[in-house]
Amino acid sequence: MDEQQEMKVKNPWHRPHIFLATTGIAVAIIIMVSIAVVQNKPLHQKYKYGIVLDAGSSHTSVYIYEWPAEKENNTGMVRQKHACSVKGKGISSYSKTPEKAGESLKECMDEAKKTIPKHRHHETPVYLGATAGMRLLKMENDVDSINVLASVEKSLQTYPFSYQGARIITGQEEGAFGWITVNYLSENFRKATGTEGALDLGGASTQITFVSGQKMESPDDSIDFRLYGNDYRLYTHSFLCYGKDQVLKLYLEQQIQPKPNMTDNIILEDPCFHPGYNVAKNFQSVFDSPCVKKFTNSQKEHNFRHRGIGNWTKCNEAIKKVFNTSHCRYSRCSFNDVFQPPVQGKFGAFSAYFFVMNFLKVTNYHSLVEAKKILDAYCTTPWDTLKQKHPDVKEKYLAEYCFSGTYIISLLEDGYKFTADDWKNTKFIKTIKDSEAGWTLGYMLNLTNMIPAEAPDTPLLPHGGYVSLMTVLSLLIIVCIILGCIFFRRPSGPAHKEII
Ligand SMILES: O=c1[nH]cnc2c1ncn2[C@@H]1O[C@H](COP(=O)(O)OP(=O)(O)O)[C@@H](O)[C@H]1O
Ligand SMILES: [Ca+2]
Repeated sequence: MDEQQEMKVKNPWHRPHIFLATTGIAVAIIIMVSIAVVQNKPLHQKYKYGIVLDAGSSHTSVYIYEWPAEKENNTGMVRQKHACSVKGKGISSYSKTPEKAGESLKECMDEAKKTIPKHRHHETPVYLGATAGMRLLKMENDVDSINVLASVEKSLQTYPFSYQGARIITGQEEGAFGWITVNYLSENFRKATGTEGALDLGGASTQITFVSGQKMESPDDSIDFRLYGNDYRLYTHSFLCYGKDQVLKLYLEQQIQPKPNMTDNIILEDPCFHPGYNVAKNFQSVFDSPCVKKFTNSQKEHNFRHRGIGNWTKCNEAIKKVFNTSHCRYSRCSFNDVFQPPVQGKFGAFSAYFFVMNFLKVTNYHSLVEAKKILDAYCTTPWDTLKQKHPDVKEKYLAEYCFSGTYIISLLEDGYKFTADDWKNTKFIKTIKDSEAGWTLGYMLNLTNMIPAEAPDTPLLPHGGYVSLMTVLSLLIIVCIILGCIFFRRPSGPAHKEII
C-alpha cells in the first residue's frame, strides 16, 4: 500500500456516508441553537402562580392565577386557576372581633397551599385588597379598620407564600384594574377594535371606567396608561354608598320621615318589595352605616314594619331620588356633582350587575323597554309565589332583586346617562374565558409588572411549532449518529480490507 492510498483509507471524511451524517448533525445543532436563542425559552413550559384576596364588603374571595413562566409579558396569558369563597361575611364585619377576620381566611388559604405546587410556594406573591366595606369602616372607626387589616396580615404571613401586603385599595384603583382585567382577558389591548368600558357593582360601592377622548375636567377621575405600545386615557369614578346594599339603605332612609318621637308602629309601604312581603325590621340593623345619617341613636332603637306593595313604576320613581342631579359644577355630570364625559363604546358589566340581571334573565338581547317590562312583572309577583318558585334562592337576595334590578337600570339610564343604544352595547358578564371579571387580576398584573408599556417582540415560532421542530431535529441527530456508527463499524470496500 502506498502512502497516498493509506491516507485515503485512514481519513474517514473521505467516506460519503460519514460526511453526510456529520454534516446532518452539525446543521441540526446549528438550527437548534439558533432557534433556542431567538425563541429564548426552555423546551418545557413551567407555570408560575399568584394569589389575590378580594376582601369585599359582603364577602371575601381568594383567587389563584397561573401563567406560563416564559410568557408572562404576553397579553391574555394569565388565567384563573382556582377561586375559593371564604365562609361568612366580609372582613369589615369583624370590626369588634378582629382576630376572627384572619381566622376566616384559613380554609381558603389551606386550599391554595394544596392547589399550587410546593416548589412554587415561596415565589408565589399574595396580595389582599379590601374595597368599600373597609373604606366605610375606616371612615367610621380608623382603629377598627387598622386592627382588621393587621389580623388578616398576621394570618397571611403564616403561609409559605411571598406575602406582599394587605391594604384598602382606592375606588380609582378598583375601577381601573377592573377595566384592565376585562380588556386583558378579551385581548383587546392588541386589537384594532379598541377597548371596552367596565362597570362593577358591589355591595357598598360601584365603579364606571371607560376610555374617553373628551377633556377630563376633574383630574381625580382620570388615569393614563401606556400598555403594549398604546396610550389610554381612562375616565373612572367610584361611588361610595352606591353599591346595591348601601344604596338600599339610602333609598329606605328617604322613604321614612324621622319624627322626634318615633314609635315601633311605623309601617313602610314599599313599592320595590313584593306584595305580601311583610317583615319587622330594626332601625339600628338597617341604618347602621356611615352612608345613612338621618336618624339619631334614640330613633334607631325602634322597629318598623317593612311591607311590600310591588309597584315598579313607583319603585323606579323613588329610586331616581337617590341620584342628586340638581347641581353640576362641570360642563357635564353623572350625579352628585361628579364629572362624567359622555359614555362611549361597549361595556362589560360584572359582579352584582351580573348576579341580578342573570337571575332576572335580562340580557342585552332585550331592549331597554323589554328589560323594564321584565322587571315590572317581577316586582308585581306576590312574595309567596316567588318563594315557592325559588326555594333554593337566599330569601334576602330574592326579596331584593326587584329593588336591585330597578336600581341597575336607573343607575345606567338616570345616573350614567346611558341611551337605549348604550344599553345594547352593554353585556352582563361573570367570566371571560373562565376567568372571573373583577379588579383582582388587573391588580396583580400591575403589581407584578406583567403588562409591559411597549409591545414585546413576538417569538419566531409559536410554542407548539418550536417544540415540534426541536423534536424533529433531535430525532434527526439521533438517526445520523446511529447511521454513522453502523457505517463506521461495517467493513466496506477494498480499502478496508487492506487495513486489516
Ligand atoms: O348570588 C347573588 N345574588 C345577588 N347578589 C349577590 C350574589 N352573590 C353576591 N351578591 C352581591 O354582590 C355584591 C358584591 O359586593 P362586594 O362584596 O364585592 O362589595 P364591594 O365591592 O362594594 O366591596 C354584594 O351586594 C353581594 O350581596
Ligand atoms: Ca367587589
